[in-house]
Amino acid sequence: MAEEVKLLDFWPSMFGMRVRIALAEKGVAYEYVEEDLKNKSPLLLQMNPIHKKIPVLIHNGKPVCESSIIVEYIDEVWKDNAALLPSHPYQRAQARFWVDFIDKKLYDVTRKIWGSKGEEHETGKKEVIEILKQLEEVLGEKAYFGGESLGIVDISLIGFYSWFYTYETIGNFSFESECPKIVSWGKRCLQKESVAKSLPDPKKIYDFVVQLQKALGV
Ligand SMILES: N[C@@H](CCC(=O)N[C@@H](CSO)C(=O)NCC(=O)O)C(=O)O
Repeated sequence: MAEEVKLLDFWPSMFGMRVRIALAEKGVAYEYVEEDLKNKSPLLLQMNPIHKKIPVLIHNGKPVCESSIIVEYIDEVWKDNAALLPSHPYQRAQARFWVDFIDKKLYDVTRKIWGSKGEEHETGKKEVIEILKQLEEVLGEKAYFGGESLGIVDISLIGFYSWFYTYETIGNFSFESECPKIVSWGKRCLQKESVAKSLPDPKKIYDFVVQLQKALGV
Protein backbone atom coordinates (compact mmCIF):
# COMPACT_ATOMS: atom_id res chain seq x y z
CA MET A 1 0.00 0.00 0.00
CA ALA A 2 1.36 3.43 -0.90
CA GLU A 3 2.21 5.53 2.13
CA GLU A 4 -0.46 8.14 2.87
CA VAL A 5 0.51 11.25 4.84
CA LYS A 6 -1.98 14.05 5.48
CA LEU A 7 -1.56 17.19 7.60
CA LEU A 8 -4.55 19.02 9.05
CA ASP A 9 -3.24 22.52 9.60
CA PHE A 10 -3.98 26.27 9.71
CA TRP A 11 -1.59 28.49 7.78
CA PRO A 12 -0.61 31.07 10.53
CA SER A 13 -0.17 28.42 13.23
CA MET A 14 3.34 28.34 14.72
CA PHE A 15 2.50 24.80 15.85
CA GLY A 16 1.54 23.71 12.35
CA MET A 17 4.73 25.27 10.99
CA ARG A 18 6.72 22.86 13.17
CA VAL A 19 5.25 19.86 11.39
CA ARG A 20 5.61 21.43 7.93
CA ILE A 21 9.32 22.03 8.60
CA ALA A 22 9.88 18.51 10.01
CA LEU A 23 8.20 16.88 6.98
CA ALA A 24 10.23 19.10 4.62
CA GLU A 25 13.49 18.30 6.45
CA LYS A 26 12.73 14.61 5.95
CA GLY A 27 11.57 15.04 2.35
CA VAL A 28 8.21 13.44 3.11
CA ALA A 29 5.46 14.05 0.54
CA TYR A 30 2.09 14.82 2.13
CA GLU A 31 -1.35 16.25 1.49
CA TYR A 32 -1.85 19.64 3.18
CA VAL A 33 -5.41 20.22 4.40
CA GLU A 34 -6.29 23.76 5.53
CA GLU A 35 -8.76 23.80 8.40
CA ASP A 36 -11.33 26.52 9.12
CA LEU A 37 -11.05 26.65 12.91
CA LYS A 38 -14.38 28.47 13.15
CA ASN A 39 -16.00 25.53 11.36
CA LYS A 40 -13.88 22.46 12.09
CA SER A 41 -14.11 19.58 9.64
CA PRO A 42 -15.58 16.22 10.66
CA LEU A 43 -12.15 14.76 9.88
CA LEU A 44 -10.43 17.03 12.43
CA LEU A 45 -13.06 16.24 15.08
CA GLN A 46 -12.69 12.52 14.33
CA MET A 47 -8.87 12.54 14.29
CA ASN A 48 -8.37 14.77 17.36
CA PRO A 49 -11.53 14.27 19.47
CA ILE A 50 -9.77 15.24 22.72
CA HIS A 51 -8.27 18.66 21.89
CA LYS A 52 -10.02 19.32 18.54
CA LYS A 53 -6.93 21.33 17.54
CA ILE A 54 -4.52 21.42 14.62
CA PRO A 55 -1.94 20.26 13.69
CA VAL A 56 -2.89 16.62 13.25
CA LEU A 57 -0.70 14.30 11.20
CA ILE A 58 -2.65 11.41 9.65
CA HIS A 59 -0.24 8.62 8.67
CA ASN A 60 -1.87 5.74 6.79
CA GLY A 61 -5.19 6.66 8.42
CA LYS A 62 -3.83 6.91 11.97
CA PRO A 63 -3.75 10.32 13.73
CA VAL A 64 -0.83 11.79 15.67
CA CYS A 65 -1.67 14.94 17.68
CA GLU A 66 0.33 17.69 19.48
CA SER A 67 3.03 19.35 17.38
CA SER A 68 6.11 18.39 19.40
CA ILE A 69 4.90 14.77 19.60
CA ILE A 70 4.29 14.83 15.83
CA VAL A 71 7.84 16.13 15.20
CA GLU A 72 9.32 13.32 17.33
CA TYR A 73 7.10 10.79 15.52
CA ILE A 74 8.34 12.07 12.13
CA ASP A 75 11.94 11.81 13.35
CA GLU A 76 11.38 8.19 14.44
CA VAL A 77 9.45 7.02 11.36
CA TRP A 78 11.59 8.67 8.66
CA LYS A 79 14.97 7.92 10.22
CA ASP A 80 17.13 8.13 7.11
CA ASN A 81 17.25 11.88 6.61
CA ALA A 82 18.35 14.71 8.89
CA ALA A 83 17.95 13.70 12.56
CA LEU A 84 15.74 16.23 14.39
CA LEU A 85 16.62 15.01 17.90
CA PRO A 86 20.09 14.23 19.29
CA SER A 87 21.00 10.54 19.59
CA HIS A 88 22.43 10.74 23.12
CA PRO A 89 19.74 10.29 25.83
CA TYR A 90 20.95 13.20 27.97
CA GLN A 91 21.03 15.60 24.97
CA ARG A 92 17.57 14.38 23.97
CA ALA A 93 16.34 15.18 27.46
CA GLN A 94 17.84 18.70 27.23
CA ALA A 95 16.23 19.29 23.83
CA ARG A 96 12.85 18.13 25.18
CA PHE A 97 13.29 20.46 28.19
CA TRP A 98 13.63 23.54 25.97
CA VAL A 99 10.76 22.45 23.69
CA ASP A 100 8.65 22.13 26.85
CA PHE A 101 9.90 25.57 28.05
CA ILE A 102 8.83 27.16 24.75
CA ASP A 103 5.44 25.42 24.86
CA LYS A 104 4.79 26.31 28.53
CA LYS A 105 6.03 29.91 28.37
CA LEU A 106 5.95 31.53 24.96
CA TYR A 107 2.50 31.08 23.40
CA ASP A 108 0.46 32.48 26.29
CA VAL A 109 2.62 35.57 26.78
CA THR A 110 2.82 36.37 23.05
CA ARG A 111 -0.96 36.30 22.98
CA LYS A 112 -1.00 39.10 25.58
CA ILE A 113 0.80 41.37 23.07
CA TRP A 114 -1.88 41.20 20.36
CA GLY A 115 -4.83 39.97 22.41
CA SER A 116 -4.92 42.62 25.15
CA LYS A 117 -4.35 46.32 25.88
CA GLY A 118 -2.90 48.38 28.73
CA GLU A 119 -1.12 46.65 31.62
CA GLU A 120 -1.63 43.10 30.28
CA HIS A 121 -0.19 44.16 26.89
CA GLU A 122 2.85 45.79 28.51
CA THR A 123 3.43 42.74 30.72
CA GLY A 124 3.28 40.50 27.66
CA LYS A 125 5.97 42.53 25.89
CA LYS A 126 8.30 42.37 28.89
CA GLU A 127 7.73 38.63 29.41
CA VAL A 128 8.33 37.73 25.74
CA ILE A 129 11.62 39.65 25.71
CA GLU A 130 12.67 37.99 29.00
CA ILE A 131 11.91 34.50 27.62
CA LEU A 132 13.79 35.21 24.38
CA LYS A 133 16.78 36.52 26.33
CA GLN A 134 16.79 33.23 28.28
CA LEU A 135 16.72 31.33 24.97
CA GLU A 136 19.54 33.56 23.67
CA GLU A 137 21.63 32.29 26.59
CA VAL A 138 20.84 28.68 25.59
CA LEU A 139 21.81 29.34 21.97
CA GLY A 140 25.09 30.96 22.99
CA GLU A 141 27.55 30.95 20.08
CA LYS A 142 25.96 27.94 18.34
CA ALA A 143 24.54 28.29 14.83
CA TYR A 144 21.37 26.45 15.88
CA PHE A 145 19.92 25.20 19.15
CA GLY A 146 20.62 21.78 17.64
CA GLY A 147 24.29 22.71 17.25
CA GLU A 148 25.55 22.71 13.62
CA SER A 149 22.16 21.73 12.18
CA LEU A 150 18.49 22.51 12.70
CA GLY A 151 16.96 20.44 15.50
CA ILE A 152 13.65 20.08 17.33
CA VAL A 153 14.25 23.16 19.52
CA ASP A 154 14.91 25.32 16.43
CA ILE A 155 11.81 23.83 14.78
CA SER A 156 9.74 24.55 17.90
CA LEU A 157 10.77 28.21 18.13
CA ILE A 158 11.08 29.36 14.52
CA GLY A 159 7.32 29.55 13.97
CA PHE A 160 7.17 32.32 16.56
CA TYR A 161 9.86 34.16 14.57
CA SER A 162 7.38 34.54 11.68
CA TRP A 163 5.13 36.42 14.18
CA PHE A 164 7.93 38.80 15.30
CA TYR A 165 6.85 41.49 12.82
CA THR A 166 3.33 41.33 14.30
CA TYR A 167 4.56 41.53 17.92
CA GLU A 168 6.94 44.41 17.10
CA THR A 169 4.38 46.39 15.09
CA ILE A 170 1.58 46.02 17.63
CA GLY A 171 3.94 46.34 20.60
CA ASN A 172 6.04 49.15 19.11
CA PHE A 173 9.40 47.60 20.02
CA SER A 174 12.33 45.93 18.22
CA PHE A 175 13.59 42.39 18.80
CA GLU A 176 16.85 43.42 17.09
CA SER A 177 17.73 45.71 19.97
CA GLU A 178 16.44 43.33 22.68
CA CYS A 179 17.73 39.94 21.50
CA PRO A 180 19.93 40.35 18.39
CA LYS A 181 21.27 36.79 18.51
CA ILE A 182 17.75 35.36 18.25
CA VAL A 183 17.06 37.64 15.27
CA SER A 184 20.22 36.51 13.46
CA TRP A 185 19.40 32.88 14.37
CA GLY A 186 15.94 33.35 12.77
CA LYS A 187 17.45 34.77 9.59
CA ARG A 188 19.89 31.83 9.52
CA CYS A 189 17.02 29.32 9.83
CA LEU A 190 15.15 31.07 7.01
CA GLN A 191 18.10 30.37 4.71
CA LYS A 192 17.01 26.72 4.85
CA GLU A 193 14.44 25.80 2.22
CA SER A 194 12.50 23.58 4.66
CA VAL A 195 11.90 26.66 6.84
CA ALA A 196 11.44 29.27 4.10
CA LYS A 197 8.71 27.25 2.40
CA SER A 198 6.90 26.48 5.69
CA LEU A 199 6.65 29.98 7.21
CA PRO A 200 4.08 32.46 5.87
CA ASP A 201 4.95 36.06 4.97
CA PRO A 202 5.16 37.96 8.30
CA LYS A 203 3.06 40.80 6.87
CA LYS A 204 0.31 38.30 5.97
CA ILE A 205 0.32 37.16 9.60
CA TYR A 206 0.10 40.80 10.74
CA ASP A 207 -2.92 41.45 8.48
CA PHE A 208 -4.56 38.28 9.83
CA VAL A 209 -3.99 39.38 13.44
CA VAL A 210 -5.38 42.88 12.78
CA GLN A 211 -8.57 41.23 11.49
CA LEU A 212 -8.57 38.92 14.54
CA GLN A 213 -8.24 41.92 16.87
CA LYS A 214 -11.24 43.57 15.21
CA ALA A 215 -13.25 40.35 15.57
CA LEU A 216 -12.23 40.04 19.23
CA GLY A 217 -12.84 43.73 19.90
CA VAL A 218 -9.26 44.27 21.09
N1 LIG B 1 -0.27 22.16 22.03
C1 LIG B 1 -0.81 22.15 20.70
C2 LIG B 1 -1.36 23.54 20.38
C3 LIG B 1 -2.08 23.57 19.06
C4 LIG B 1 -2.98 24.77 18.90
O1 LIG B 1 -3.06 25.64 19.79
N2 LIG B 1 -3.66 24.84 17.77
C5 LIG B 1 -4.62 25.96 17.55
C6 LIG B 1 -4.26 26.75 16.29
S1 LIG B 1 -2.72 27.51 16.48
O2 LIG B 1 -2.87 28.42 17.73
C7 LIG B 1 -5.99 25.37 17.35
O3 LIG B 1 -6.16 24.34 16.70
N3 LIG B 1 -7.00 26.09 17.89
C8 LIG B 1 -8.36 25.66 17.68
C9 LIG B 1 -9.14 25.73 18.98
O4 LIG B 1 -8.51 26.11 20.00
O5 LIG B 1 -10.34 25.45 18.94
C10 LIG B 1 0.26 21.74 19.69
O6 LIG B 1 1.43 22.00 19.98
O7 LIG B 1 -0.08 21.15 18.65
